[in-house]
Amino acid sequence: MLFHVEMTVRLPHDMPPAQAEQLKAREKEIAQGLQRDGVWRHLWRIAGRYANVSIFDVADVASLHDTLLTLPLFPYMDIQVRPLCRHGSSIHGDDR
Ligand SMILES: O=C(O)C[C@H]1C=CC(=O)O1
Repeated sequence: MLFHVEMTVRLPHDMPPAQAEQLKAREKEIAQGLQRDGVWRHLWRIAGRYANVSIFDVADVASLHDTLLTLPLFPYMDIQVRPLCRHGSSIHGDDR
């Protein structure tokens, strides 16, 4: 099942820079692992914002939630989720 996920990162202004860098490095590791596993299908930066638009491919809503919970930045993100299904006019036979 595909989901459009928009994440906006809001780190506290008083977070020590070293802690922020550690969180971001760990987040990158996990994000890249999920991409290699085919779960995090797309990851795009929203230009001019500390935010991304992503496509996740997971079994169901609970799996998406569990996956998002594993992200080190989860406590510092506003996350919007939109479930997706194929558009009737899409020329793609699969879920690309
Ligand atoms: O930078 C972000 O948008 C937040 C998050 C998503 C992937 C990653 O490495 O960090």
